[in-house]
Amino acid sequence: MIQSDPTPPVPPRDEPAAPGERTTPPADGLPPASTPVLPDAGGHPRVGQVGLAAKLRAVLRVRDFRRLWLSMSLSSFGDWLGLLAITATATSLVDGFAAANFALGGVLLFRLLPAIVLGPLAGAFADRFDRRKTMVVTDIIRFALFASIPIVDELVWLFVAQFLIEAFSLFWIPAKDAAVPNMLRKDQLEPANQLSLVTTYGLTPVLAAIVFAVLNSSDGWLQTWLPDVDQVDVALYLNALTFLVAAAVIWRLPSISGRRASGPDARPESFLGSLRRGFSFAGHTPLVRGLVVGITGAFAAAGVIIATGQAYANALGGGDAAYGLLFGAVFIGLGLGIALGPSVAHDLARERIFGIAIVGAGLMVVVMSWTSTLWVALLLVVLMGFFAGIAYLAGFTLLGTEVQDEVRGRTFAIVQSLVRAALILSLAVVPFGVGLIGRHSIDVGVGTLPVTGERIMLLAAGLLAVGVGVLAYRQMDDGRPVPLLADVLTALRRDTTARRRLAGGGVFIAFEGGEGAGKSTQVKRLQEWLTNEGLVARSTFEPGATPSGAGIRAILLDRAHTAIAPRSEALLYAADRAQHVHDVLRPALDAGEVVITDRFVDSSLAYQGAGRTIPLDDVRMLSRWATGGLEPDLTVLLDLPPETGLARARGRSVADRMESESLEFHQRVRQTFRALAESDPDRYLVLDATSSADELAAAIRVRVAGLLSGLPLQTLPQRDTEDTQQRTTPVHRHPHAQTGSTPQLHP
Ligand SMILES: Nc1ncnc2c1ncn2[C@@H]1O[C@H](COP(=O)(O)OP(=O)(O)O)[C@@H](O)[C@H]1O
Ligand SMILES: Cc1cn([C@H]2C[C@H](O)[C@@H](COP(=O)(O)OP(=O)(O)O)O2)c(=O)[nH]c1=O
Repeated sequence: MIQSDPTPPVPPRDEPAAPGERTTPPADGLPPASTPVLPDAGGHPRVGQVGLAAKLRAVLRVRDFRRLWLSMSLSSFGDWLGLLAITATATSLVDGFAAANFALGGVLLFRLLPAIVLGPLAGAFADRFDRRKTMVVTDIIRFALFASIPIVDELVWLFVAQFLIEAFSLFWIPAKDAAVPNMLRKDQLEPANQLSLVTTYGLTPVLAAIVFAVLNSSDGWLQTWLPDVDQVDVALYLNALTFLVAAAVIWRLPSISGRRASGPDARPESFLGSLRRGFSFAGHTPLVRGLVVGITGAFAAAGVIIATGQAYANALGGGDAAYGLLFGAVFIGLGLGIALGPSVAHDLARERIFGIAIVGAGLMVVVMSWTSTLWVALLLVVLMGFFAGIAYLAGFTLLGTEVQDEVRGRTFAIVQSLVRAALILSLAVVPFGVGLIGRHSIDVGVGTLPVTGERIMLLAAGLLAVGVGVLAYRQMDDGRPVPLLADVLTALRRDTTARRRLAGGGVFIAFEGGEGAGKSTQVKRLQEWLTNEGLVARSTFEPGATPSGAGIRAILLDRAHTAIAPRSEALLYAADRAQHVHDVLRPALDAGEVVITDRFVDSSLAYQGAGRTIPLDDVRMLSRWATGGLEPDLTVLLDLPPETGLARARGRSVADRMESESLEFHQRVRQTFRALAESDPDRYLVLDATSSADELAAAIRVRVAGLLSGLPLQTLPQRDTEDTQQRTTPVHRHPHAQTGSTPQLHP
């Protein structure tokens, strides 16, 4: 995590909600239900499925982000339409092929140039002034500038307007980029970025191209409707209008300003000072330094690929058609990487993915540079795009999640300046390189190897990407103890147990089920068996396993407390759990023990979620926060009709506050436990708890033996310690214990 030294911590992300609208980010994946989660009509559980679509829906349910995204999409559409129209205008304002090309190059150059000088200034601006006002003002100015182009109708003004538009965009972009992370939860930033990138580079350019084509079809509706108006002008006016609409939308989104809305900045820092501090932050924070190096290097390589594309397509013998195909393949790859990357990478650290993906993209380019078959080249280009998409998304998301609000605008701005500088530089230098090297071929015995300028340049670009990828990886990965290959493989296999083991951790088993299902009985038997088998095993329970938790338990189960509100009940269970994780579970797991708990998060989902009908989203979010994301490696669900369980429990003691709930309440609880288990069958062992205690214990032993086999857990040296009193011993390495391979278990 990045601490930008002199600045205070970031305030909570949640902005105040407008009445009647949901602005608090919902937990991803779960239904927005105020109803309990039960299997749907087809018997399929609706819980636990955290697909991309569900994540995107959850992100779009955040009202402010949704509005910002809509206005961004509109501006992006306008921008692409404007780019098409402006290039058309530029080429139509001059005569002759060379002049047209010059005009085109001029337009593009003028779009990239301002960033290099103005970018960092704009970032400091975004961090210093009210972001919402910055965005509204720049949108209105851009509206006026775009509208002025067809009115003035001069090539020189076109260039000047372009330059100015780009300059003002530079103030808008970091303000927007820096504002988005404040609207969403940290874990929602990745899907939000996926959405924005796909919209900006996938949907709106296509839409703009279609609209532009329709506007330009000479016998189209426009001709009959407005015979005197030039179509290109219409595109420019439309574009201008999108900025006006965006300004109006953003004006109504106070959460963009965040705490800056509270008036002029009280910080004594000068503008220059804040600029300097932005650079120093980027230069001295390893993670940001890694990101900056990686992104800049990758874009320099991208510039080389763009500059050599045409020549490379010719070398493949395909000409313009091949160029078109290669171009399309890049976008297909990028789209796939952005859409699928996160689900492929799963819980692999984004800091690691970033460097690895750049290296992957670089390797593809290296191979590509020596390919002479078109379809192989196409495949490699798709793969390159795929890796690049993953890297872009990871990098962008890390900038949002790991950089504090105070310096985020400047950091985004520095990156965008460097990216543009890198692009311009490689676009300018590469053609010379290609010309200097010329075209040769080397005889290598079995055949001739083409050594041409564009191939050498591509090779250099690939090597550059590999180099910056490695460099970025090294910068960002300091101190991670887990070996890379094992990290990647277990992440791809979704193997959480192996992942915890890699980090030197133990195994975590939870027992769940209704009242009187036999949890305590089975927890005790399992712990005794594991201890007899020579492992350090600890049993524990919720609620009330810690000293402060015992107080919470007393409040929760006392029948005299009839007026505990559902939300307060949920918070009390979460508070007990947070203490339990902190005092007992984490330390024991870190010490390599097998930890068995009687009840965990699922109990809250079932009792507070379905039982009390608090939205499951909320309960899950609360639990995730309380546990810091700790999940059992195995959950044993002892499933029993509530009538039976309650009767057993009554035989044991007087009914407590929860046990005294209605039968219907307990039936909802049971259904939810079952739905949770069905949604993730690999992680659950569901047993019919009407079986005898012996049968249940045997089934549990078989499953646990399979789970533990081969893991390096804490073991007892001999059977000297029949220590089944683990529940009360403090967590530390067992005095005689050693970490070794789990002995052969005898279930
Ligand atoms: N498989 C079983 N069949 C019948 N009774 C059982 C079984 N397992 C436990 N019991 C009894 O049921 C009661 C509740 O068991 P317990 O383990 O305390 O359940 P829980 O912890 O789930 O509330 C106890 O009296 C226990 O002896
Ligand atoms: C852990 C947990 C327990 N509970 C309830 C379930 C139980 O009725 C009660 C106490 O749990 P517990 O002591 O396990 O009771 P029993 O062993 O008799 O089942 O707390 C929740 O409602 N939410 C939770 O998150």
